[in-house]
Amino acid sequence: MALNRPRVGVFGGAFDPPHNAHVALVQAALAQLGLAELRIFPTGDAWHKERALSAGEHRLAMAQLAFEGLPGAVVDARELRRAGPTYTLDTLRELQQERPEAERVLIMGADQAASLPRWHGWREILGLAVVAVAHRPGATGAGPFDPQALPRLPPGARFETLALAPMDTSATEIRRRAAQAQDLFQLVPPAVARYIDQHNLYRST
Ligand SMILES: Nc1ncnc2c1ncn2[C@@H]1O[C@H](COP(=O)(O)OP(=O)(O)OP(=O)(O)O)[C@@H](O)[C@H]1O
Ligand SMILES: O=C(O)c1ccc[n+]([C@@H]2O[C@H](COP(=O)([O-])O)[C@@H](O)[C@H]2O)c1
Repeated sequence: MALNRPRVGVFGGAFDPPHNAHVALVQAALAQLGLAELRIFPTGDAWHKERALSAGEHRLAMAQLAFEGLPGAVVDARELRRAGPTYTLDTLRELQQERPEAERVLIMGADQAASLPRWHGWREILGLAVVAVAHRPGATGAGPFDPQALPRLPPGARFETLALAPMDTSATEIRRRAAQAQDLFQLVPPAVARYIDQHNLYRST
């Protein structure tokens, strides 16, 4: 029965570095989506990003510092260990095999939701997970994300809205500030700011 299926949240990102909007998004998901657990996946080989990411060990360590204090949130390193380009479809298939009784809820900001048709196997992804979308300023113009605007949306695709106060924080801006030796404490959790400092990350953009 679909109604009683436990829900597992799936939230992936480069987390280069994880920042306060990511934490707010995870808190909102835990509060609103009725999840049994929320698994957080630092991306391995981000085939879709032009820029090379920082070393996986740093992004994993920062994700653990950012999220692991939140009850129900678990950082899962499998995408970092997997060879080849990171495809969310592979992760969802693995999770389905591991917990066939559960419903997967794929959580993302509106910028990623609008680019879903460029994801590997996106129509299959929509058969394996409900997609919960949080507003991200600037991502979809003035209005909220509208799934009906996606071309060739498969029948049966399910979307939910995740209420999140608008935050214009981005990892790009944080890397830029770090390169200029500016303070990061308003933008990332304190432990992440200390980690960036101790490991001399983002000294150049
Ligand atoms: N300010 C934000 N509001 C809502 N969602 C966000 C925000 N920042 C990031 N996200 C979401 O978090 C997920 C992971 O994002 P990611 O790690 O790439 O951070 P980013 O800030 O977008 O990074 P970059 O600036 O390097 O592209 C994506 O689903 C993205 O949409
Ligand atoms: O599977 C894909 O083809 C795919 C394409 C674009 C993004 N994603 C995933 O979406 C998540 C957020 O991506 P990003 O670029 O905002 O860090 C992250 O887990 C990526 O691996 C996945």
